[in-house]
Amino acid sequence: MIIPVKGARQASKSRFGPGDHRDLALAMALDTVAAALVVAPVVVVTVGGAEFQSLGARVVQDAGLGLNAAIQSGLAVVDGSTTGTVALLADHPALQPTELREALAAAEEFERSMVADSDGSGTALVAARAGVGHDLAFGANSRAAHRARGYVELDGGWPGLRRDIDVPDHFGGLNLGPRTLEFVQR
Ligand SMILES: Nc1nc2c(ncn2[C@@H]2O[C@H](COP(=O)(O)OP(=O)(O)OP(=O)(O)O)[C@@H](O)[C@H]2O)c(=O)[nH]1
Ligand SMILES: C=C(OP(=O)(O)O)C(=O)O
Repeated sequence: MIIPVKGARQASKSRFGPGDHRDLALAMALDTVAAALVVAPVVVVTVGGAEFQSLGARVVQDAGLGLNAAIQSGLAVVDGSTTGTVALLADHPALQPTELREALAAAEEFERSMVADSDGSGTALVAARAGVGHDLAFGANSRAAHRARGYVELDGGWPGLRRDIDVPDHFGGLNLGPRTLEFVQR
């Protein structure tokens, strides 16, 4: 599974308002990666990334060409010919291994599939079957863009998987990972 994480110098979370949100962005990414590692091997594409290596992820350096290019560079180091490939965004710190397992099992039915985010316009995860390539469109309105590119929507509940944290209000009612929870409780 490929998880792109903006490097510490780039991490913004600008929708949280003024201030430095880099530590929060890192806490959320570490929680997302830790939950994903329970289910499958993870390649993190970022700048630096020793923290992710310590968790057990493989790290690929981000060449600075944007989100979709970062995910592609992660896909380039995994063999997608015998097992399917998955890309998951890193701001999903309430992700539960059980829901990720369910989503990956559901994805096996389709050549390309996706999980929309809880706001309804974005994408939490895309998956492609073994031997099937991706046509990535993460960014504004990525849900519609991925659908147009043949990604079939998976319809499980999966609140932790779907919830990308863009603003502080998004933390409410979630079973957050420990690093993010510590942050929120400060
Ligand atoms: N490696 C890598 N990851 C990225 C890049 N852009 C976004 N991401 C990751 O993709 C996820 C979604 O990012 P966004 O919500 O678009 O950006 P953000 O900085 O987290 O938040 P905003 O400033 O509010 O847009 C986050 O986990 C980011 O770390 C990129 O260029 N490279
Ligand atoms: C980049 C995306 O996420 P966000 O909504 O967090 O910007 C996306 O959903 O494609």
